[in-house]
Order: sequence, then C-alpha cells, then structure tokens
Amino acid sequence: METISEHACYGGKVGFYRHESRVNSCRMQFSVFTPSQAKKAPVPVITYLAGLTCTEETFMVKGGAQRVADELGLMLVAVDTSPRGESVPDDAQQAYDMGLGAGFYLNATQAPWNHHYHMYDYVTRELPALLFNEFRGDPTRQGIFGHSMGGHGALTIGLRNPQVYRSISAFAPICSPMNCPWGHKALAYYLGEDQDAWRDYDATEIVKNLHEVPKHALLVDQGMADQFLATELNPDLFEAACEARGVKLELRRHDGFDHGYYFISTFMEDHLRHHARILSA
Ligand SMILES: N[C@@H](CCC(=O)N[C@@H](CSC=O)C(=O)NCC(=O)O)C(=O)O
Repeated sequence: METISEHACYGGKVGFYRHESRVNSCRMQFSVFTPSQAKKAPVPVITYLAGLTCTEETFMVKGGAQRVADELGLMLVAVDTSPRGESVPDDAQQAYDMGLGAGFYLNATQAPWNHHYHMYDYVTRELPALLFNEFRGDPTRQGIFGHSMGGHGALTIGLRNPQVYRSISAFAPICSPMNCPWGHKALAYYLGEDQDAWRDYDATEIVKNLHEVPKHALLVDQGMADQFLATELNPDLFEAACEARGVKLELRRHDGFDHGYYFISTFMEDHLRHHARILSA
C-alpha cells in the first residue's frame, strides 16, 4: 500500500492511499479518516460507498463527517466507485451511469466487464483485509453506508453480510435497480439479460428473500425534491418489502432536499450517531 497524502483533520487525520487490487486487476485508491481515539485502541469502522461519477475523494471533501466521527471515535473508509486505469473498459459513449465511476458494487460476469469489475469482492473481502492490516480498526465493529448507487451498495452488501456489517444506513439509495433505468442498464451490461442473476444486487429483492433479518433498524434518508426520486430510487418499494418481511426501517422523507451533498451533509451527523449507537452496544 502506498500513501498518496495525509492531512491532519480535527484530532485525527484524513489519508489517501493506493494499492494493487487483485480482484479488480488494477490499481485502486481509497481514503480513510482515522479518529484520535485510534491512537489508544482499535475503533469501529464505517465504510462509505459513493454514487455515480464520484471517487474516493468525494465523501471526504463534501460529506462533512470528520468532526462528529472524531467526537464518536469512528474510522471512516471511502471507496472508489469503480476500477480505474488504461486497461479498464468504459461505456462506449462514456456515459456517467455505466463503466468508470459506475461499478454498482457488484461482481460482473459478462465480457468485457468481468475482468476488472469486481467491486462486491473488493468492498467485502480485499479492502477489509488490507485495512485491518494497516489501520487500527476493529473488524468486529463494522458498519456500512452510502449514497444513491452507493446507497444501493450499502443496502445490498450490508443485508447480505449481517455478521460483518452490524449497522446499515443510506442517503437516497437506488432501492430497486431492477426497476429503474440506471439499474436496468448496468445490471444488463454487467450481469447479462437473465434477470434472475440481478436479484442478488437488488436491495428490495434481497429483503423479500432474507434468511436473517437485521438485528438493528436500517436508517434511510430521502429528499423529497430529489431530481432522481421519481425515476431511479423507489424507496416505496423498499419500504413495502421491509414491512412485509419484518425488517426494521427508519425511512425519513425530507421536504425541500435534493440529491446532492448539501442534503447528505445535513443528515450526516444522524447517520454517524446511528452507527455509533449500534456499534457501541
Ligand atoms: N448528471 C449528473 C449525474 C451524476 C450525479 O448526480 N451523481 C451523484 C450520485 S447519483 C447516483 O449514484 C453524485 O453524488 N455526484 C457527485 C457530487 O459531487 O454531487 C452528473 O453527471 O453530474
């Protein structure tokens, strides 16, 4: 692992790092906020998955999370949104919703995507192995959250790995990629036309078929002036599936908020406290 840069931030530091990813067959970058408490003992770790067009930098710059994370003693890890590099295929039209910056946190099975696009394995296996080797995070106290495409990633990865991710939350997540244009396009390219294969990456479908209901409530915030709400996000489908399956969900609808980082930073503190409460219990 190579350190790109490190910056003092409140009592801790923000760092940017690069490493060779075996699962994505390219170099990947990620960022970490390490709180002051990590000087004394391993701290809880919350992984943040960002949305379309973002990088590992977006959350650290725009999320406004570090002051409260330092107060609560939370390590924050922000992941890039796709594999990167010369050899990594992109959408033929370089569209923002497919290919680079749009890895959808899944393992692609279709060529040409299946050589590099293994973001599910990257988030759940490869990055944690590196992280817990290099940083003072506590692997028994992990949470996951994210925004939009990253909210989809947080819900799907969190629900599928309840032993690892004890706390889950999301900002304006894509709740049912099988039922929206962004998801339909990405799942067809990455996984092929057989929609049965898509269900593993659809939070609403995962809830319907859950073996193990999460112990703690999920927190989801949604802006009601979100420009993507009507076409892409489908929180109502997710809410109905959670209710039917007995999954505790706190879905908060906020008038006047759009899809962007002003919305996210407004409710960031609530999400950090949600994770801290669960992980310190
Ligand atoms: N047309 C826009 C679309 C990109 C966009 O809005 N990206 C969101 C995430 S959307 C779902 O995953 C985002 O977080 N953007 C980064 C930001 O800093 O706001 C465009 O290309 O701009």
